[in-house]
Parts: sequence; structure tokens; C-alpha cells
Amino acid sequence: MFRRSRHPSSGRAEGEESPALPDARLGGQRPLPASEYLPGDPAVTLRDVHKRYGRGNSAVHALRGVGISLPRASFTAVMGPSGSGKSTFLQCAAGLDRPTSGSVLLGDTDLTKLRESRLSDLRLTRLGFVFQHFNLLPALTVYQNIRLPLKLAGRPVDRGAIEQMLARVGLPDRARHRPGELSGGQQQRVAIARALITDPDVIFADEPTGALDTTTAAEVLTLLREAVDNLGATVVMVTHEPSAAAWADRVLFLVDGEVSDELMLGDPEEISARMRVLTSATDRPQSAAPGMRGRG
Ligand SMILES: Nc1ncnc2c1ncn2[C@@H]1O[C@H](COP(=O)(O)OP(=O)(O)OP(=O)(O)O)[C@@H](O)[C@H]1O
Repeated sequence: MFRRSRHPSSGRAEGEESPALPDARLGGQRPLPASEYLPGDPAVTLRDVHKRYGRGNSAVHALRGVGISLPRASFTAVMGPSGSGKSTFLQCAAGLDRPTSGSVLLGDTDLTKLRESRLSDLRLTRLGFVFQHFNLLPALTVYQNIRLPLKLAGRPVDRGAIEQMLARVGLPDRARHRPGELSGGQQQRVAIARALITDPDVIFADEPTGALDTTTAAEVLTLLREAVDNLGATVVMVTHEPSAAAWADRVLFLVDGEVSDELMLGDPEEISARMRVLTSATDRPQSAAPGMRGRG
């Protein structure tokens, strides 16, 4: 089982009370759900988002009126049975796909009103992505992979900042290596460094631990957790694994395209139990994610 390690006072002045982080299971109490800490300052807001694929009898309603607000500097996991709309949620929230109706706001910017060119600029400058299979460019070195989003966005490259980022993800001596020379966990750490280097408003992670063993997965989740706690990043992560979701502040459960439930600071057992209820209610088989079984 993964162990969550929190950093209660990080990102705040010394002695300042942290509103967000005391973990009930680590002996503290958390009086409010994350969604209520910064009610006026969400990083991402979905308002009555519908997504329909196809038309007529063959139409699939992948999202049915999702309305949710994700506070800045929070870590949200999205779970749900196979086909419940998790990927569609992530794609719409990240401006990679357009909802059929409803709106998606990144801060104050309504993504559904932007042209494609503005949207891709915004994805480069304000969003970070971490994928299950890392998606690093194999011909580039680790350093060049991390530098890439800055170059694509036409932003100045600060060599020191990239080296610092490499140290932050625990790979200070791997700058000249190619991804093929690294383990899966190391590649995912590079992908996280690449996602963080632009200081994005939100990092979207799609099954970031799906290809990793338990120990390596915990290292990667620690980095995402630290990005939230120490850098004030906002992370949204789709996962099938209760042990991974337990690193989040909040778990959203999707069923048939709707947010049917949520859990604050759930531990793997609670999250698994909630998933079992949802899965039996929808009477659908789980996706064959190995992490879903045997963990938590
Ligand atoms: N491009 C598409 N065209 C038609 N239907 C689609 C498309 N993409 C997704 N769907 C359908 O929308 C529904 C939600 O799919 P989605 O991939 O978002 O679910 P998911 O929860 O991520 O599933 P999984 O856990 O299996 O990856 C499913 O019924 C799926 O078949």
C-alpha cells in the first residue's frame, strides 16, 4: 500500500496556519473539504458539461451535466467504472476535447469559447500533462525533454531552473541521458518535471502510475503530492487504483457520465469500498487495471 506523506505548512509563511493539509489519519483534523477552502478561486470549473459522441440511436452520452469546481493547490483523483466518462472528463477539463454543451473555465477563461489556436497556446502555457506511458521524445535528452514546453511556448529557457527541477524530481545527474536509458519510474519523473517547468495552472495526469510497480508508483505520487503542497500546483488525476487515489485530497466518482459521489481524504480501503458499491450498482466489469486488485 502506498503511504501518503503530506507537508502541512509548505508554501506558506512560517507559523501561518495551513487551511488545507492536516491529515486526519496523521493525527490532525481537517475541518472543511478542499472545495470550500478557496470558494472564489477555483483553478478549473465545469458547469453543466455534457459530452455526446455520435447522434441518434447510436449516440453515447459520455458526460451528463457535470458541474464541479477544483480549487487551486488541490489534488483531485477521478475514479469510476470502465466507460463512466473519466477520460472524457479529463479531455474536456483540459481543453483537449470540446463539450457538446456547458462550459469549462480555467481560472476565468472559458475554454469552450476559444478558437483552436488559442486553446493550443493555452495548453502549452497554462497546462501540464502526465500520461501513463510518459510520452517523452526518445531522441531528445532528459534536459531537452524538460526544456521542450518552454521552447514551444517561445519562453526563455533558464538552465538553472531546469537543473533545479531535475534535482527536485531526484534526477540531478541524468540531464544528458535519453529516455530509453531510464527506468519507467525515472521516465515518469522526467514527465512530471516537464509538466511542472512552465509553472502551469493545472496538471492533468492520466493513469500516471498505471505502468509502474507499487514502489515506483509511490515515488511518482509523492512528487505530485509535493507539487501541490510545496509549489501550490493543482493536480487532476484519473486513476483506477484506490491506492493512488488515496494520495489526493478529494476523490470524485463518476458513474454513467455523472459525478455520483465524492470522498475527502479517503484511504485506499474506503475508496475501494466506494468503488465496489458503484461497480456493483452499475453492474459493469472493472477495466483490467492490475492495480485495482490486491492493493488497498
Ligand atoms: N470518440 C468516441 N466515440 C464514441 N464513443 C466514445 C468515444 N470516446 C469515448 N466514448 C464512449 O464514451 C463513454 C465514456 O468513455 P471514457 O473513455 O470517457 O470512459 P472511461 O471511464 O475513461 O473508461 P475506461 O476506464 O475504460 O478508460 C464510453 O461509453 C465510451 O465508449
